[in-house]
Amino acid sequence: MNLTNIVSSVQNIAEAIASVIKVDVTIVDNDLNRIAATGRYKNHIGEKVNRHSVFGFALQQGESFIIENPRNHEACLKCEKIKECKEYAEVCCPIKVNDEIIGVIGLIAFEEKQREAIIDNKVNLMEFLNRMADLIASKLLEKEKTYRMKLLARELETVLHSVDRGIIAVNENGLVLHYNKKAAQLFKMNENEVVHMNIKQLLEDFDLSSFITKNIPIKNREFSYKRNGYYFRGVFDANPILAGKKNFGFVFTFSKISEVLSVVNDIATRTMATSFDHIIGNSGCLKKVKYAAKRAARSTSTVLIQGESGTGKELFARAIHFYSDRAKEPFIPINCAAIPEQLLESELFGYEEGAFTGSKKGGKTGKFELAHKGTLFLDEIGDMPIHLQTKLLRVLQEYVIEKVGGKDFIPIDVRIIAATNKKLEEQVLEGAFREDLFYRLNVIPLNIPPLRQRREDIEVLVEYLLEKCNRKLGKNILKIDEYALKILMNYKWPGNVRELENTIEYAVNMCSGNRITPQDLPNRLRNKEINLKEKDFERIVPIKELEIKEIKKALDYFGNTKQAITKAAKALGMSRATLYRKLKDYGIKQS
Ligand SMILES: Nc1ncnc2c1ncn2[C@@H]1O[C@H](COP(=O)(O)OP(=O)(O)OP(=O)(O)O)[C@@H](O)[C@H]1O
Repeated sequence: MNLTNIVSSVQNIAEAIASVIKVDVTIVDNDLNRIAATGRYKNHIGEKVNRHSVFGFALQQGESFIIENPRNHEACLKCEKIKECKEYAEVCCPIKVNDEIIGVIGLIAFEEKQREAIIDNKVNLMEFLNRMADLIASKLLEKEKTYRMKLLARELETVLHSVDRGIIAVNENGLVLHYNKKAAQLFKMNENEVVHMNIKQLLEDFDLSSFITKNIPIKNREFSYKRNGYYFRGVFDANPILAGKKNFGFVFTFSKISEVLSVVNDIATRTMATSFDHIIGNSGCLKKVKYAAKRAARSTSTVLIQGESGTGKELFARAIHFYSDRAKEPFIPINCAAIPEQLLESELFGYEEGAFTGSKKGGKTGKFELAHKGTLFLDEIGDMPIHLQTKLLRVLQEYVIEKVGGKDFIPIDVRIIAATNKKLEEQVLEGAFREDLFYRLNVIPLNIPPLRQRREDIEVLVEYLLEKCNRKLGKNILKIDEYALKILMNYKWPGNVRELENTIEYAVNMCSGNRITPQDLPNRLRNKEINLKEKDFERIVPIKELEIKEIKKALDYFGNTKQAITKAAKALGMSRATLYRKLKDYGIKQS
């Protein structure tokens, strides 16, 4: 606290005192600078008073006192100017703010008459001076308070403008009180326009009056904004400005949906990014699909991934997205089979506020819009109802979407990857899937082979999944023993890699040592092996039965293509013609 901040007020007070008491007045600050003075010392304003003067003494004492006998009073004894001193009397009164001494008021008598006046009115004079000291202190406090208020306002203004969301505060009638630069940018307005606005002009569908009485905050409400050909979709929060129980308005914070999504996507991309290196397997057939998928990633054409459940269709879709130019944009998956038919349409296309009873206030953004500039993964496309297939076909042809209950077409730039574990061609023949849509989706077809047709991948997958499970469960299982691996190699894996993944997780949980043994595997796998062994040792098996078993095993292993028949025949040690004959004789059907 510094008296120099209120110099002119202090000088006014000094002159007022001098005119009432008729003696000279000097006021010093706590650094002994003469801040104000009247009479003989007026020309010395701004100079320093000596440290051992009565002012220095008063600053140390912190109490008021009167010197009736200058030069003999203890306050004068150390004064450097004691010899030149012409004073008849002196009164000192410290100025205090919250117990801190910030200066001293001094009255100086240069004549006997003035001295007598001081001594005669001692008590009243001290009272008067103390009040003057309080007056100076309160002036200083007031000045400090105003300064702090200004600083606070500047700080809040800086905070307001530094926030990366649009902020608008309105009164209880919706009139704009404050706003930040981001808000003006967001709504493409200049400052004059914003200050004269009512929130209704920005949020047409929002009824402020119904919220004013409720005093509850509003969270993540969607809205759309249109003005002079400028359009965006956004979300806002609104918090009531409460003083006691009364609501004086709301503070709105706005963001564009695209900005919110890009933040979410940034985080998701960092944690969920999938590369082709995450697709494990060295079999020729898997390598082939990986190669085709990498090429597909370089294009924006629609991809249709077919394969049994758990073969890694979604993994492939993610790898394609993150290998493409769209890697930094969102990857939005939606499972068409998991969402009830009535909801699927609004999940995909979104809806406008009031589109149907029970619809969310502010409407809803659909997956197509969320995936803008990125990739939309339509899983289980075979389960999409026919009327939505028609709508999807229109999107793929025109690249615009229409929200449920909406009036406008919203342009979208989305790459579609669809997947199914159903035989889509058969569905087309049965009339359950639109032929034209099938061809639109099937621009780049990818077929992921089931695990039983690429058993050579099992060993590397087990190693990879073991490591993954160790990390997940905080374990340190080093490997799988030879016999347990044999059991895994012989199993049919109807659930493909997902089933293998679950099996390894089960085994890691069961394993008490540092290697997985057959005992750690689920019963369904072990029983098969035991049954097999028992059968092998308990009875003599007819050659025909053995032949049928081995032929079926070979077909399962190599698949049912022409090449596979050649490979199976070679593995069985017979010609292709013999194999075909045996298939016919034993009535074995290729799957
Ligand atoms: N080649 C692979 N390498 C590593 N992990 C794989 C591989 N294939 C599949 N997985 C894993 O198996 C699990 C199932 O894969 P994903 O969900 O991609 O299969 P899907 O074919 O889409 O299944 P569904 O048809 O049931 O949706 C996932 O955890 C995935 O990471």
